[in-house]
Amino acid sequence: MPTMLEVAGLRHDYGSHTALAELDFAVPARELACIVGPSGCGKSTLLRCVAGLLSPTAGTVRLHGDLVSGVPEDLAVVFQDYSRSLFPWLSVRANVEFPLRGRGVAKAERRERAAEALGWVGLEGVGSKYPWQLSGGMQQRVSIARALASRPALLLMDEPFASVDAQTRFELEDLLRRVQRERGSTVLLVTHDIDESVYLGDRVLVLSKSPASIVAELTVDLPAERDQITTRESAEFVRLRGEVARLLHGGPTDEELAARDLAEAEAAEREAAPRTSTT
Ligand SMILES: Nc1ncnc2c1ncn2[C@@H]1O[C@H](COP(=O)(O)OP(=O)(O)OP(=O)(O)O)[C@@H](O)[C@H]1O
Repeated sequence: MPTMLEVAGLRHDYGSHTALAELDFAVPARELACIVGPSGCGKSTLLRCVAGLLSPTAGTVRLHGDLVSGVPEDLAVVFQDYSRSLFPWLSVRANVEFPLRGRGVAKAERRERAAEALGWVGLEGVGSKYPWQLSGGMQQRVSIARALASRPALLLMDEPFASVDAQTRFELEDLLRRVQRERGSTVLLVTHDIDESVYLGDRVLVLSKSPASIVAELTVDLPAERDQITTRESAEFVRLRGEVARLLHGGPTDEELAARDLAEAEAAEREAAPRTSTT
């Protein structure tokens, strides 16, 4: 797959405080990459640099090869706080159409694309309602539809499910994976939830404490079709969430545990071997 997002040597300083230190990573087209990191490590700073809202102190961000130096037209963002990102005085349909209107898309096409995007997230028939008439989970689905209606090259998601209850969160996670795969979208999603990063991601990028650097990039070798119960019970899921937790909280990594197991096995073997007499 061609590279959709390339971050090279990215550093961001707020005055004398370094928030991001030399970040390098790439996201191929059609991948759902999750970034997980401890609180305050620099996740929002990273997203703002990728979205062109903050200029890097050093390094570059490229979207499909083009240097990002302002907010790219073909980038959409979904934030945690849906109640502040949707306009309460506009209908659901008008909210979804809003960015398209700003880009000069003709009315008939706006209508068609909004209806299509609402269909992708299972909200056919609610276009004439207002956001405040919908549940929190449904409002966040409207935000996702609005982001997808503009057919972005890259969808950035900043803790998108952190403000909904656990049951709704599971539903939204499944919805995101389904829509991302059906639409072939490229997604970079930031979360502080280890389980969510493993459940959703094709890959998990683990950030260090502030100043943020990438401590590991883990490929999530789980089946593409995931299920909230069986996937979370699977041995690979449990192994990966343990690995991410150790990387975040400073315990031994899988490699260190394997080296420790090997050393213990070798010691046991030496112990069990028949001793040769030296006298
Ligand atoms: N505008 C700013 N001026 C100065 N320092 C800032 C500014 N914004 C963030 N910081 C600092 O930069 C570091 C990274 O902040 P950032 O908000 O990017 O982290 P985060 O991982 O998104 O945090 P959280 O987990 O709380 O969402 C923190 O130490 C923060 O205090």
